[in-house]
Amino acid sequence: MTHPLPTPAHPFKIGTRGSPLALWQAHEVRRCLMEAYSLPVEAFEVVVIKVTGDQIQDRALKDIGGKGLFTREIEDALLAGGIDIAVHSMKDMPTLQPDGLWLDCYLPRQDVRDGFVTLNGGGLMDLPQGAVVGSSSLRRRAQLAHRRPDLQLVEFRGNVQTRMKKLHDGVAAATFLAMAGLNRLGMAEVARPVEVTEMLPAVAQGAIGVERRQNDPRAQAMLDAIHHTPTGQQLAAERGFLARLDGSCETPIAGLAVLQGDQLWLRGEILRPDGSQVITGDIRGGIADATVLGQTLADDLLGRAGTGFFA
Ligand SMILES: NCc1[nH]cc(CCC(=O)O)c1CC(=O)O
Repeated sequence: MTHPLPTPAHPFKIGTRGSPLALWQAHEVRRCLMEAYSLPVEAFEVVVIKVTGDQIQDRALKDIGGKGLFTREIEDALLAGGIDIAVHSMKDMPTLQPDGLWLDCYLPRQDVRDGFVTLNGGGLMDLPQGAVVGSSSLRRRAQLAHRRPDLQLVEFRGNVQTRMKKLHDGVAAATFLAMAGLNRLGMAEVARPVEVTEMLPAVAQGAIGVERRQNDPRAQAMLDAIHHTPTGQQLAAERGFLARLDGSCETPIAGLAVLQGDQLWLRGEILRPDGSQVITGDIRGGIADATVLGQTLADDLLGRAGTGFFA
């Protein structure tokens, strides 16, 4: 590396939200960097940034500012130089980053599946008629309404611990949590993994991304050493798909890319929020065209949906 490595006197500052999951992810990035550059833990400082979204638990995400809500304040700290890099769950990231920031470093992706969480360990089809399920995810709500229109949905926010408490308090009989997050927290046993053929996950689910300033060559060199190229290729396709849809409609979206040699297979899905209609499509192509593949699939779904779908 041609740039001076961080030292305990001049530590590399890793910015993150303060939830247990976010902290785990920041520590994982730190571990990868320590290993890549044989650095001691003291050469890093994990900087916790309070974000507004974490303080608001009682309203749906889409009503309080959407995806950017959890990331904007961290990105402001990055732009201001208070931190050197920012660690994110890629699922929560908008497809466009603010001017001056770059998001092109991903750790190896983990379990992409959703987990179905009940206190008795049952599956979705075991829920009694009319049972209450907690979820604030537009996608999961729509997918659930499609499969089980009889169920009642209630908003459910907060971190894993908060949501488990709500189940114990009887607020709902079941909820969904991403297996990746549960695995990271050592809590996978509370959930039954839902296969992706039954419930297509959110774009970028299970992937951790690291953002940096565009004009910071040292951060770039540090992150180049830990970037996982196959995950980057999968996410290019999925985020290409999402970018095209985000710009043109506000509807529940799911998407998953899988690598097969130098080929990418991408499945995408858009739903009406009440689950009354689902449009699914697949596309296959070379990894060099990942972003275009995603855009092409999005255009295909949009064309098949027609204007009535979004009414
Ligand atoms: N929207 C919150 C969020 N963002 C990322 C994860 C899980 C970890 C991941 O997908 O990488 C979660 C919680 C959940 O959906 O259960």
